[in-house]
Amino acid sequence: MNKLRHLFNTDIYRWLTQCMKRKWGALSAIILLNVIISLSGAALAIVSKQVIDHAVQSSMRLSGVYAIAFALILILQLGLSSLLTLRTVKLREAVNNDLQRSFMDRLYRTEWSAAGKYHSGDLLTHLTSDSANVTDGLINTLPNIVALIVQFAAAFFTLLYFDKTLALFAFVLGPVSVLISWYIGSKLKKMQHQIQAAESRYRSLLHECVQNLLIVKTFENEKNSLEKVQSSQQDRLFWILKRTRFNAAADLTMGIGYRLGFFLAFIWGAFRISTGAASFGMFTAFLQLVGQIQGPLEGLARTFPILIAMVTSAERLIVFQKLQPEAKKETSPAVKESLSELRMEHVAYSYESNKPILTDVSLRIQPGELVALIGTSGEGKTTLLRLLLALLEPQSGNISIIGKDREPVSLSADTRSYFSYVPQGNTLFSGTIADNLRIGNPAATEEEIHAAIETACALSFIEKLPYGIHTVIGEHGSGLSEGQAQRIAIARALLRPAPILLLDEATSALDMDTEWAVLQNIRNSQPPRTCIAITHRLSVFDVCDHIYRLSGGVLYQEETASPYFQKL
Ligand SMILES: Nc1ncnc2c1ncn2[C@@H]1O[C@H](COP(=O)(O)OP(=O)(O)OP(=O)(O)O)[C@@H](O)[C@H]1O
Repeated sequence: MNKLRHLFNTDIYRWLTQCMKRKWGALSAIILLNVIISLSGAALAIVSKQVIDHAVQSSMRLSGVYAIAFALILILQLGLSSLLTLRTVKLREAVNNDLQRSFMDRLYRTEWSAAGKYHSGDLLTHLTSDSANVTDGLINTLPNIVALIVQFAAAFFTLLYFDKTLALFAFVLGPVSVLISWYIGSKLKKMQHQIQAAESRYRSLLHECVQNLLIVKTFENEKNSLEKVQSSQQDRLFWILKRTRFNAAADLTMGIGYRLGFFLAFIWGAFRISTGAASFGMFTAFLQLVGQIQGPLEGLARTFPILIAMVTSAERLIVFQKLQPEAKKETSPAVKESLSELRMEHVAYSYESNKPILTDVSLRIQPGELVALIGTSGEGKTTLLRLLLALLEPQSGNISIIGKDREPVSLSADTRSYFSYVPQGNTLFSGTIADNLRIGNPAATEEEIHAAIETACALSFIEKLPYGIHTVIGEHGSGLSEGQAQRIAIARALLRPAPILLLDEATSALDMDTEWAVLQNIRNSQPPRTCIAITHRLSVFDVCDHIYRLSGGVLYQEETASPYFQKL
């Protein structure tokens, strides 16, 4: 019962119906084409009987007319099959693209911490393999099932007209086949979940190996890495072979049954000819019809694994869709123009319940201030920026932006528009430097781009590049030095029309003079920007208005004359 409820999980069918929204017309056309092609099979059997029977009776003219009809049906079948292929590919791509776009949209709208629990390889498996399984099930298999049922019914009724005994035999064969297929399907479903999980593990590993190519090579870790790939391949292969063996055994059992059925029908037909109860034409038609009854039954059994893969993948995609979306609160756009303070009050946050990271963080920053945030590694500086960006939500305390009207606005995904962020590490996309800069502001003018790269001290090296800002850079800014990539990332953030700039060790690869110059430029930029810069460098402190040190989950304001700095 539980199994049945699982296979008939209404959530899945509601979700699948949603996937086909506004595409039912196209799917119906495909089903109709499939049905016509199926019916033409029965028509072909009837016409072939007439061709042979009239030929045996030497009535060549009539036999010729039926032969032409026979040829026309064949041509029609060919034409409709081509049309069907075209329509199917078009609809399959449309559904797959919609599924992938909606997955990406969901990924962007899901809470960052929830989506972050998925490995990027697993997310890619959801995007590619799971989407493809769902699309295949919907576009190829559903019309196929309708067509097979129609083909079975048409062949059955034609056979009933020609030979009641055999039709009855086929009638019994149908439900028996469906029951066997159902049993096979319920077993397959469990295996399919394991296969998709193994597929995800495998893709995640490949993804990491490719991404960390440099580490693998420089640590001479190729052998170890290949062994890991091989072990993951074996894990995946184990499940694939298990499913294949099961399918092959099921195919073999059903195949033997069907072939035995065909053989018996053949003998029965021959016997009917010998007793004069059937003509040669009828014998030919009869054999075709037996094939057309068995074909759909075998076909239905084969579509079961595809349907199971569709349901399994749909379940995986639904689990992802049920992740907590980000809470969006409407804020008044006027606040953005009239920012008067950024305030954190007794903020506490921990990723895991027994491991507090921030325990009591309070901070007030006025517009235009440049604030340095320091602290030993792992204290929670990046976590603090993530809280400001509302990627994480404080477990207690409050973070707000205060407008000129003194009305505080609590942080949410909506207030992210107040911030511009330069994260740690290389976060450039492949494409031109200009493409990367325009991520900060797609509508930025040439003058604005020029001003941003000048502020980020990137003008001098960009001017020396063969195509300036139109120079193409590779993945993660390959082709640029780390310090150059950092300056482009800063310029990208400066282009974003947001009043608060968050720099997470964004100048760590720059020499001291350039770092100092970049921060000084930011400080002098117009309109003035509020800036929080995480840094480990003493040299930049004299550019900053305030220095805050994070220690033991608490934020302390520091003076450069304090004992902390004397020790450095
Ligand atoms: N996604 C996460 N899940 C669980 N723990 C995390 C996560 N991200 C960070 N942490 C933990 O939170 C603590 C603070 O990390 P965070 O990156 O904020 O430190 P940090 O001060 O910026 O360090 P660094 O100076 O090295 O960049 C660390 O102990 C880290 O292990």
